[in-house]
Amino acid sequence: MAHIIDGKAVAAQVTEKVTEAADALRASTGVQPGLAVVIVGEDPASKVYVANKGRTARACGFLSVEHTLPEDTDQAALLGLIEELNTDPAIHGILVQLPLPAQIDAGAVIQAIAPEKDVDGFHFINVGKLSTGETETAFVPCTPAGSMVLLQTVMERDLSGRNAVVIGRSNIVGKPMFNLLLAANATVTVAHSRTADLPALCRTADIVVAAVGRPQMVKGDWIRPGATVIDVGMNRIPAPERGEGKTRLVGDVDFEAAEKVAAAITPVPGGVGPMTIAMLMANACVAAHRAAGRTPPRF
Ligand SMILES: NC(=O)C1=CN([C@@H]2O[C@H](COP(=O)(O)OP(=O)(O)OC[C@H]3O[C@@H](n4cnc5c(N)ncnc54)[C@H](OP(=O)(O)O)[C@@H]3O)[C@@H](O)[C@H]2O)C=CC1
Ligand SMILES: Nc1nc(=O)c2c([nH]1)NC[C@@H]1CN(c3ccc(C(=O)N[C@@H](CCC(=O)O)C(=O)O)cc3)C=[N+]21
Repeated sequence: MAHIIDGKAVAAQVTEKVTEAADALRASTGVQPGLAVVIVGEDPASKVYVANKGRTARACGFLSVEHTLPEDTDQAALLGLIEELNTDPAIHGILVQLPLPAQIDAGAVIQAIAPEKDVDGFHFINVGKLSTGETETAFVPCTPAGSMVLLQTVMERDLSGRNAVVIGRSNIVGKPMFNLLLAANATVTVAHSRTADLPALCRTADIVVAAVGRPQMVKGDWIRPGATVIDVGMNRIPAPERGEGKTRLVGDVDFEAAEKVAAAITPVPGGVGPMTIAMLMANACVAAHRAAGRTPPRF
């Protein structure tokens, strides 16, 4: 039976530290960290995440601003809002909820965010800093950053020489996760939809990070006994046992089976999801420190 990594508890520790740092910053400089979240359209799942982010930001003592734009918003209008937020001295972090509707060029929108306010860590400047090892000044994407913190709760800082397999190569999760594991001296393989014999590859891994977007795809017999499993997946599947039309949230890993084999595993919900929000708060707090000319704390 694996140790179940409690993402909610670790996230609460991070947000507590962020709250203290935000209080101290405000007391010494008058600067209150400000986070703006922009959402285009009415996707209900996105709205839940955005509401969670707003609630946590307020609990940390931040100014939290939400901009909900209509589904048919055009590129120019969104870029206009970003320009306003870029120059607004009360805002230190900007997050544009992805995915964006098809009429909008998401890449152009991300590159329009001022790198020093890019708390998602998606701007080329921050991507480049992470991949070249400038981690002191980079904003690291929140989901991989949170996944690393969870890994370190069970493997301490001893990832050195371990074999890690990251399933998924997105710019948001898979690639930054690769960079973070590599920087921690793991030997990292990134798998994707064209990978040959993924089950066999996974069995070589001391650490499996699943970021695929396919419910319960990673089976128990893909996991090497004693491995650590980080399940990034967030999939809503029908749950008729909970009543007609009900759904439940599952990861990319068959938790029931993997939990019998792994040494440690993150649950869904209650694993990587809460950590993503906590790391967003940490990044926004760091951005506010820099804007106020103060050395940011480490979270
Ligand atoms: N916890 C959190 O806070 C967050 C959770 N998520 C969740 O993480 C998951 C991944 O998100 P994201 O990275 O944005 O997703 P993407 O859809 O951008 O990327 C998915 C990746 O998985 C690969 N893939 C798809 N099918 C297979 C397969 N059968 N075998 C092997 N690899 C496969 C794709 O390969 P290819 O490149 O070849 O197409 C791609 O690289 C989703 O469930 C998402 O909801 C995402 C962000 C935050
Ligand atoms: N620019 C941008 N940045 C993101 O970081 C970003 C994004 N766009 N688009 C969508 C994905 C997804 N994401 C999640 C954050 C928190 C939970 C979360 O808190 N999950 C809870 C449960 C939520 C529930 O019950 O629905 C948990 O796992 O315990 C989930 C998913 C951030 N994303």
